[in-house]
Amino acid sequence: MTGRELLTCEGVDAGYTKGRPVVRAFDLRLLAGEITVLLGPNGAGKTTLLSTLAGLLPRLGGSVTLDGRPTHAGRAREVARRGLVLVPDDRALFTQLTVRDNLTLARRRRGGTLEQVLDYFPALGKRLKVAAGMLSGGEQQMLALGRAMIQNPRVLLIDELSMGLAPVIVEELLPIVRRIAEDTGTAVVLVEQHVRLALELADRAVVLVHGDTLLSGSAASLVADPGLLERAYLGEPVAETVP
Ligand SMILES: Nc1ncnc2c1ncn2[C@@H]1O[C@H](COP(=O)(O)OP(=O)(O)OP(=O)(O)O)[C@@H](O)[C@H]1O
Repeated sequence: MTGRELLTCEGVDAGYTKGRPVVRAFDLRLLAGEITVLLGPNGAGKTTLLSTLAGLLPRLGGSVTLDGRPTHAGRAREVARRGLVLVPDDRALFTQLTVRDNLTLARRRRGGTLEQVLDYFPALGKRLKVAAGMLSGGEQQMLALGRAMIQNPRVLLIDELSMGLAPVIVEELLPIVRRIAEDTGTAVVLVEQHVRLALELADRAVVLVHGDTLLSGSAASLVADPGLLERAYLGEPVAETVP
């Protein structure tokens, strides 16, 4: 289910103060069913960028098009209604509510079903009556992803899926993200610190350093030339676009 361009960013500036963008001139073209991993050192601007795309921060410049139609800056509800869903790094669960309630509250008209979510995350099936705050870190991340899934996203932005999780759990969760993208045609932007795992999973990669895109290209070319990624992380000059 790939092909259609679902998210286009052109010259996006993101940040907290007008005239002082933290991320500058960000470009992205994201196709249905495709996963782009957004890499970069701490403080590069990855969370700021995702929050801006989700409309939680006012965009400071540039344009964002969602499934062919422009989005208005800073309109989180409108963007969510049109199918762009953010899984934030703190997961933002209702910790006092049960797993079932977290999922059903997120569900919207023409959204997914509980059964569809449990098909991807069967472990949640045994925990439906448990308060979200009592789940393990891995289960909480499954719930956060499940809550995004039940909204039937066209574009899914996942910030630091692996935050606080053991690598073995991350290795379990990442292939599920791939399956979701392939089965449903959802386009995914994934911020991930486990660079190797993320590159193995993703189709494309973008490296942000101090708010500038230093490198973008196919994940396969970055896997094939690890030195390229290292030089970009260190802020050394590299060809900005690789095949
Ligand atoms: N609420 C805020 N107000 C002002 N500046 C902020 C705010 N949040 C983050 N910043 C600044 O924006 C820059 C980018 O931060 P951001 O959290 O987007 O980076 P990141 O790439 O997601 O980092 P990490 O990998 O550590 O999560 C940093 O210089 C940070 O200090």
